[in-house]
Amino acid sequence: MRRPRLAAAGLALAVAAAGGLASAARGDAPERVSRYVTDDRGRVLTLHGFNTASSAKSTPDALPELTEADVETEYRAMGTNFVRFLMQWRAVEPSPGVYDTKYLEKVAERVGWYAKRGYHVMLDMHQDLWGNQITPDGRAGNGAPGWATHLDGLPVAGEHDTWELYYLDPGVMRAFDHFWNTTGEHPELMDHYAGAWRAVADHFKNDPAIIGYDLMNEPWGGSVQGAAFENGPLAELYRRTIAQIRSVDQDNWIFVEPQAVGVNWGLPSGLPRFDDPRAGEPRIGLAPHVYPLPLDLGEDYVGASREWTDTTLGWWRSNMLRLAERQGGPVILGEFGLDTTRPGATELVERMLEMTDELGMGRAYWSRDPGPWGPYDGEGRPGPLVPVYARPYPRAIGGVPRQIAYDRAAHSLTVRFDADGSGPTEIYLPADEFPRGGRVTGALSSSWDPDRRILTATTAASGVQTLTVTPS
Ligand SMILES: CN(C)c1ccc(C(=O)NC[C@H]2N[C@H](CO)[C@@H](O)[C@@H]2O)cc1
Repeated sequence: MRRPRLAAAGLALAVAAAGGLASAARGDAPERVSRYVTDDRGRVLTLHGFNTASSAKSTPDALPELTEADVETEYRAMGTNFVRFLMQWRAVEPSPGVYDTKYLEKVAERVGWYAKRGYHVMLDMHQDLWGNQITPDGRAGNGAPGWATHLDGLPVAGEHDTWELYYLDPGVMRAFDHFWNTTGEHPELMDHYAGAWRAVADHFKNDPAIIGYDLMNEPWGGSVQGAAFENGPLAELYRRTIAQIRSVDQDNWIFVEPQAVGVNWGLPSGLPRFDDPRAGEPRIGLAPHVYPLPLDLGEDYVGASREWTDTTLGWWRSNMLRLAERQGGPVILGEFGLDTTRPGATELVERMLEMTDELGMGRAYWSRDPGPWGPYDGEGRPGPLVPVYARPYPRAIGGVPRQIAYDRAAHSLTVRFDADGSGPTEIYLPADEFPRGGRVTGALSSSWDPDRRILTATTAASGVQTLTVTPS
């Protein structure tokens, strides 16, 4: 649904321009990330997948409307290997200090559907607008349980033209101000949230499909915003939650998100660096989102708004690389997406896939749900996203990547890396462009699995290796 033009659009763009110019002027950012999520052999993973699924926000059981057949369909059509799996605090901790093991077991069952197909799973404790009890009909927000929702009788609109305006309603602001202890009246809530994550981590710590935990979706500071929020209550929540998770799970990655407002558009984040109390290398990563403001305000990725969008993507790239350098961890682009039926939409998706390949970032498209944003419509028919997302990529790389580049016109994928002996490199090749698999140069040997559509290339165990894959 196209968003109505907001009168504040000009102000928002002015803010973005000012912020973006400031961030662009802040000196050079690194060219790509310096750390990666690896598999159990130590190979670097390229994480390519979807958010599954927005439906979990509103289902009574807080589980996505998803079948194992849906996972099979997704793999067969696009060869994805990653999922940002939405969970809800309301289901994890239905009453204070009581954790619903049956819910976690149902989540684990779905994780198993992905695990059978070689997927890697990041669990997302998802919220939007705090929780479903901000309105009597339960249809606006999602995430937080009712017992943690304190509106103090302040008003929340029955509905808004654009959903994000609920964040500014007095009742929603108050609920967040209580959570962040800005009011000083509910110091217990952040500890409950951290405790819920401990219960999740304790349940999944030995599940080999889980690669990590995304601590909070698109944090909103209520009446505390910007660097004061990110360095203040948000950092405090993350520190408490990291400590709780590490008390039961020493090994899974923990991902933190900057605040959504402004940063989703490409503006800089003030999020500080987080220490990891685990023994050995720290495993704290970033999971930012990107939603270019021109597109968020209803423009299409064409003409002047395409140029504006590309400019803001340049800001996002520099700012997120700086944040990753500060944190010293990997980056998974946790969300990006748009109405794929709009002019220029599939080119934007292609641009995001090229950029995350170039920067060494994972990516999860928003979202797997049926509809114009997703890969399939309400009747399960594939839309324009499927052929774009069915993209050749190195699922696992036998060394530290230096370049991942797909030239769609030439049907040629280049993967250059510093080999480290961690194992062969596995490359997914989609059927449309590689009907009979691929031919690879730069490998000592290779094999083709037509069922999983994976080309496995063995190289020397050290030195810079360059694999070039073209259709057989
Ligand atoms: C004012 N605030 C706090 C705000 C505004 C806008 C978004 C947003 O568009 N987010 C992009 C997408 N992410 C969520 C799911 O995480 C989707 O519902 C949004 O489309 C978020 C927060």
